[in-house]
Formats: sequence, C-alpha cells, structure tokens
Amino acid sequence: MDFDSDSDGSHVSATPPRDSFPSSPPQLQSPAKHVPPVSRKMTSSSSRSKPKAPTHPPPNPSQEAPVPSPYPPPPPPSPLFTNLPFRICQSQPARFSSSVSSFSRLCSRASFTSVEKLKSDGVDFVPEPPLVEVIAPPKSVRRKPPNLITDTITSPPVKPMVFRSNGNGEGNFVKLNLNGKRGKKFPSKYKGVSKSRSSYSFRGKRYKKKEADGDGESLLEEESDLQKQIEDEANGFISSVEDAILAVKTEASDENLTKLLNLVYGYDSFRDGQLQAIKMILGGSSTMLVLPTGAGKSLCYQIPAMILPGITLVVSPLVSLMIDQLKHLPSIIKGGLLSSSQRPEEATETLRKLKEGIIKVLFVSPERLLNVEFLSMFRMSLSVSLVVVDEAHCVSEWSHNFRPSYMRLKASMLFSELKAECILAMTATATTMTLQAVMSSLEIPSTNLIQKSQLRDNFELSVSLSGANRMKDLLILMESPPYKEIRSIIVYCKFQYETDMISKYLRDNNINAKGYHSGLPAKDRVRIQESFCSNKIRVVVATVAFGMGLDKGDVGAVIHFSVPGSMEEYVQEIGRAGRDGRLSYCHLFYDNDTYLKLRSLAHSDGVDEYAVGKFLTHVFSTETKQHEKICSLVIESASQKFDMKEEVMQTILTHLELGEVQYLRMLPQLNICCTLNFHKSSPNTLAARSAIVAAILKKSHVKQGLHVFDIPAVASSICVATTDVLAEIQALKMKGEVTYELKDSAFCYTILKSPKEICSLSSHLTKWLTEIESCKVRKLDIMSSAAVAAISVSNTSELSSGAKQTRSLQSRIFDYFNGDEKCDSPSKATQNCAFLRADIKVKIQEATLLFILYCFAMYPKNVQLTIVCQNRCFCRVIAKPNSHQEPSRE
Ligand SMILES: Nc1ncnc2c1ncn2[C@@H]1O[C@H](COP(=O)(O)OP(=O)(O)OP(=O)(O)O)[C@@H](O)[C@H]1O
Repeated sequence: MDFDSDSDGSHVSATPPRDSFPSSPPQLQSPAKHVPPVSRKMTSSSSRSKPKAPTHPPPNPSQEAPVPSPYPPPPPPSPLFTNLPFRICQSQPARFSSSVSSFSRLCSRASFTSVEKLKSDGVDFVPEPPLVEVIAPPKSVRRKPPNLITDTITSPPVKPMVFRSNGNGEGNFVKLNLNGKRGKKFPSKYKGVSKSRSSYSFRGKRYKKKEADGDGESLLEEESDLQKQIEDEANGFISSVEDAILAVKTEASDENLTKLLNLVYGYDSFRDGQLQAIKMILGGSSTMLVLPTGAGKSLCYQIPAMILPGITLVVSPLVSLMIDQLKHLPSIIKGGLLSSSQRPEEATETLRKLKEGIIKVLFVSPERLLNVEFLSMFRMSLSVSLVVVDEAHCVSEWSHNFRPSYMRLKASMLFSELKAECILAMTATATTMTLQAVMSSLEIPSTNLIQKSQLRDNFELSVSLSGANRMKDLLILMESPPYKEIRSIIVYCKFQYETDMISKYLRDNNINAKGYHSGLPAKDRVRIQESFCSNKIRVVVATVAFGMGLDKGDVGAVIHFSVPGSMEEYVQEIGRAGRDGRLSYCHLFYDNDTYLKLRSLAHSDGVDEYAVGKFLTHVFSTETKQHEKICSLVIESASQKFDMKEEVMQTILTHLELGEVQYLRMLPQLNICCTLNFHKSSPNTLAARSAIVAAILKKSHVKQGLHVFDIPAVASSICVATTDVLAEIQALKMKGEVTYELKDSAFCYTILKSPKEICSLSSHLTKWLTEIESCKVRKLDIMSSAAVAAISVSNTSELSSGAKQTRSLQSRIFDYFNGDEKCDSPSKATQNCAFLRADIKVKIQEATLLFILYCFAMYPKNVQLTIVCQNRCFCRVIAKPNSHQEPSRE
C-alpha cells in the first residue's frame, strides 16, 4: 500500500476500539446496485437560487413553547423525480438573505493582493501593507448583512459609514487612534483619498465637461471641495468610531457595543454568543468560546482589541490561517504577523512596529510565542491585554487535530511570562473531553464556557453507499440537481493521488475542476485557491489541506469522496459550505473498503516501544549532552530512520520538554544545512569583522568553492542562538556580500537532563502515544458508524430521505459533541469480521516485527542486520559483518 495521504497532524494507533461501533458492521449491499439516496432541490438560477418559502413558521410567542430540539429541523420532504439517479427535493428556504458582506469579501479575494503575491512566491510572512488610501463608501450604501444566528439586541438608529476590509484585501492599514485626538493623526493619509478609485473617475468626468466649458478655476475649487468633503467624512468616521469606543469603555452596554459593531462592520446585530463573549472578555474573564464554523468567532476578539489598552495576541496553528485572518481585520485595527518561518528582517520589522505601538493585533505561531526572546520583549516593554488561542482544540491530545506546540500554551506561562490579563480560547469543534482538557490547560473556569450548536442549520446532509463506481457516482451526483447548478463545490478525498485522478475525470466530463493537495508547490496552491474564490474554478477536489481559513461565502456544496477521519473533520469540512447562510448541500460517499483501508492504515502508522526507545537513545546520545550544545534532528531522515511521522517525533520532544521532568528545551525549527557563497569581500576579511563568519569558516567544508555548514554547530561553537547566525548571513546577503541556500528542516533543542532509564521512559511514552492513536481510530469508527446509520435510516419512516439523513447525522453530531464520549478509553468493540480483518493485519505486522527482533537476537554480535522495508508487507533483512564490507547475506 502506497498511500500519500495528506497529513493533518494525526498519527494513529495500533489499538483497535472496543465499543460503540454499531453492533452489526456496515453490512452494505453491493455498491453497484445502490442508488445514492440523495435528496435534492431544484434551483432556478445558474448560481444557487434563493430558497422560496420558509420551512419552519416563526414561533408564536403566545403559544406554549415546545421543548426545543437540540438540532435544527430537517429540510422539507422532496418530490421525487424517479427517472433520475438521485431524488430531488424542494428547495429549503435560507435562514437569512444573501450576504453582502460575503459578496464584498468574495470580491476582495478576486484581486491579487500583495499578501497573496507573497504567498504565491512561497513567502510565508506578509509585510505590513503601507498606510494608504481610505475609500469612503458612498453614503447611500448601507450594507444589510445577514445575521446567521441573531441575538435579540436591536440596533440603535445609527447611520453607519462602513469602514471594513476595503475590498482589496489589505484591510488593516489604518492606525487606531485611541487617544481621543480626533482626526489629527490622519490628515496626511486622507490626502490620498481624493485619488481613490471612485472620486478619481468622478473627477475625470468633471474635468472633461468643465474643460470644454473653459471653466478651469472653478474646477480646481470643486476638486478641493470634494477632497475636503472626503477628508471630513473620513475624519467624521474616525471620530464616530472613537466616540463609540469611548462609549464602550465607559459602559460596555449592549447598545454601545452594537453601535460600535454597526459602525465598524456594518452589521445590525450580534450573532448568538458574540455579545456574551465580548462582554466577558471586556470584564477580564478568560473565556472558552465554541461556535460553529463561519459563525463569526473572529469578531469576538476584534472588538475587544479595539477597546482594551494592550496588545491582543492571536495564536494560530497555520501561517496561511494567520495571513487570512490578518487580511480580514477591519481597516480600523492595525495587525501584524510573526511566525517562526519568517525571515529575520521581516520579524524585526514587525517587532519594531509592535514596540512603536502601531500593531494592535498580532498573529503569532505558538512556537514563536514561546520563543525566549519574544517572551522577554513582552516582559520588558509591552503589555498584553488578551491572548486568543484560535483552534483551541489543538491544545488537547484527544482532539482530532492535536498540535504538540499547542501543548506548550499553558495559562501559567501566558499569565506569568506575558502578563496576559485574559485568555480567549476559540474552536468550532470540540468534544466535552477536549473542552475539559483545553479549559484545564488554559485555566478557564467551567462557568466561562460559551457553547452554541456545533453545526449551522443551513445544511442538507446526505450519505450514499458507494463502491468501485464511486467516481461515476460522483459524476452522476454532480450532474443532477441541485449540484449541477451550484457554482462552487469542494470535493474532499483522502489521498493526494485521488485529487488528481478525480479532478481529471471531472474535467474529462466537462466539469471545471482542479486538484489541490499539500504536495503541490505553494504558488500553485495559492493560484488554485484564488481561482476558486473568484469563481474561475467551479470544483476543487482537495485533501484535508484545503479550506482552513477559507471564507468564501457561496460554496454551495461539500462532497466527501471518502469517509472523514472524525466527526470534527466532517463538521469542519462541511462548515466551508453555506457560510453566506443559504441552504447548502453536503454529500458523503460511504465506501466500506475505504473505511477499512483507512482503519488499517491508521493502525500500521502506530508507534511501538522499540522505535520510541531507539528515538530516545538517539536524542540522549552522549554527543548531545554537552552543556548548551544545540542539537538537531533532520526531520526527513529521522522519520525514515525511526519509522515515525514528523508529528510523533515532535510530540515526543514536546513531552520531553513539558512533561513532569524537563529533559530538554526546544528551539525554533529551521533548515539547518547552509551553503554559502561569498561574492564581494574575501571570507577572511569578513571573518575579521564578524565572530559568526569566523565560526562559519571554522565549521564549514568547502565544496566547489561554496562553504557548506551546519547552523546549530556554528551557533553552539560560539554560544549564540541559531537565529543570530541566520540574522548575520541575512544581513550579509542584504549588503550583497553573500548568497546562500538552506535545506534540511530539523527539530532543534538543547539537552538539560538525561533520563536515568531510557526503557521506562520509552514505555511510558509509548503507552501515552498509543492512547492518542487509539483515540484517532475510535474517532474514525464513530464517524463511520454515523454514516452507516444515516444510510440505513433513509429507508424508514415517513420523512423524505434527505430530511431523514440530515436529522440522523445532526443527531449523531449533537450526541458526539455534547455527550461524554471518551475517545481515549479502551473500548469494548464489537468484534465483527471487518474489524477482525483490520486487526489481523496489525497482528501480522506485529508478528513480523517480533520475527525481525528474533533475527537480531539470533545473529552473532559481530553481524549487523539491516532491515529495509519495501512496503507494508515485505522487508529485506540484510546481514553483514560489522565492517564496511558488502552485505554477506540477504
Ligand atoms: N454579527 C454578524 N452579523 C453578520 N455577519 C457576521 C457577524 N459576525 C461575523 N459575521 C461574518 O461571518 C463571517 C464568518 O466570520 P468568521 O470568519 O469570524 O467566522 P469563524 O467563526 O471564525 O469561522 P471559522 O471557524 O470557519 O474560522 C464573516 O464574513 C464575518 O464578517
């Protein structure tokens, strides 16, 4: 088996689950005969049509309220068109009208911003956009964005002058003037306003007319009048926002907050959970916020960021997500970004802006946040009002997307090192158990949990059984209403090769589709996302790598070509549809074989004590014990050597740093092998001026005139940080003295203490890792079981197939996220044939390993055994004497 599944940071276990899978395995009929029970609506326009009539009458307050269902009501029954392979449903009304905001956002994505340009060039860091023009929206335009989950607060009669992200994606360029000096900081900026697009074209017309009239002077007067008017409007807006901010500072009332919301964002009211979260934060209470995808979590830290005096730090797991969030900050909030993959001079520029108070919201990776220098800078000169932990489920190893670096985010550290006043943890998908872990780590009291439904109510969910003809089934689905009329669709699949194969198949059938996976060059990925957002590509066939931070409002459907790895993954991925609030369609093709393959694959990825022991022995080898020596572990080669995924190695290293005993200190991850080319001055001349260059010359070997060296080795030799070495060569490059290339991404660390016994440590770590892996397998089982249940429910009761499946999946999702499902506990699995098959595979692999170990034991000590794994079933055992001779036996 040679899969190229995209990593989502998961690694899976060798322990099969023991309960909660349906008592009968997915005993499903032959896929070839099965017609996917997809119920659909007919749409009338080329894009998605707006639903016509409300499905659920508004509640009558005079009547006694029924016991509320925990899940949203299902879509209406569907009339059947029996000649089609799918059942077609009546359209369901949207819960709110088309989103102007989403549309403007969409437009903003169409333009190729500098941010995206940099991304496409493979640069992770985005320099701050310049302080540029501010385009005042025409007075007559008053956006009435939809409110997905509207709170009860009515907005005061304010006349908003919307000043949000300005349509070209470079929203965060206006300095926030919180010191009460109205407009004084801004005049120079607003000079540019008269040259803004709208006024420019207006001016052009006038020039022509007046020139023809020979009326030059009055024309100039009018020009300056116009400019003044725009300046006044801009200043008026700033002062209105300042007034609104002052009002909230004085009294954080619903009315004052709504007025600020209306002024800055143009929204009339808060959505469910937003106001409550904002008020808690402003009151200084750390808060855990669980809102569905696209429900507006970002606003819950953006508004406090305008009010609170200090900096708001937003910790995000992915650089691409940070870039996206930065881009979508309202223009009134100045933002910045720091990540460990930045170039030193970019980081220096952001740090300068931070110190000067220009940046109000800083997006930061957890690695960067925990960097010693970064922490000391904050300790010394900056005040942090709020730390936002975005995608907070990553803190917990029991979540679907555990990030070892998130483990390092502890309230104790955030409060003591950063002097943070308050923490806001946000997620869309967390089980009760994950929430408990996150809240305990971030010391958020249980009373401060704001949790709304994990799922929006504008989805029609369906599942069909599929098999060998899955591609054909997909095509039939996409050629049937409503899918055939949907403008933007995401198809999720598990493996990279599938994205190419399926997208080609769809293209061959005249469907405008493109494949997307993490193996594509960064430039291509950005281009595909861009084209999708600007509707140049209709369908993106992607792995899990696509969609984080994607805020395309009009994605009308999400199709799962295979069963997702967990409920969380499913909810996250379907959450990319219908962000504009319109009814959207989510279909899952369930294929029993794929499920078993995924399960078996998950098992074979598990770690064993032997590999962990080998890894630990390497980490604590004698040469690494030198005091303050910077050690490194090249990820790719280590992964092969120890047969471990990158995430597993990182998890172990993080545990060695943060566990009960601190054995090591993690340093920033970097490409450690540098090839340096001197251009202007001679190496010796530069070495005479710089201790770092001298150390480089000492520690490097010359290959074809180029100096090749190991950055940690150079840094260790003169007791400086690896970042200092990088900064030095970067500075030389800027002066034109050198050029250089970096390769070999590595974990870097220094050893503080060696364990007394590697054996017991590896046994302890293996047990913990196995539990984590076991949890992952169980999550897959639960997802699979929900899909199977939805398939079987479609044949029963009086509701339409689509409505039944929607309800069935909604109820499973609700139970999963709100029950106390213990994913890590050993389960009493129903041992059915399918499981047994998967388990037997694992047992065979374990037996093979035992056999190999036996071989090792049997060979005399002077014979070295090399085991080359050819695939998951076969391996070569090469025995050779402990010398450099050729293999003697295979
Ligand atoms: N009160 C509101 N009224 C109307 N629209 C809103 C409101 N609050 C936020 N929005 C809009 O909802 C959309 C989604 O917001 P946001 O990106 O913050 O969601 P999210 O919860 O962070 O989603 P995800 O979990 O997918 O990142 C944005 O376009 C945002 O402008």
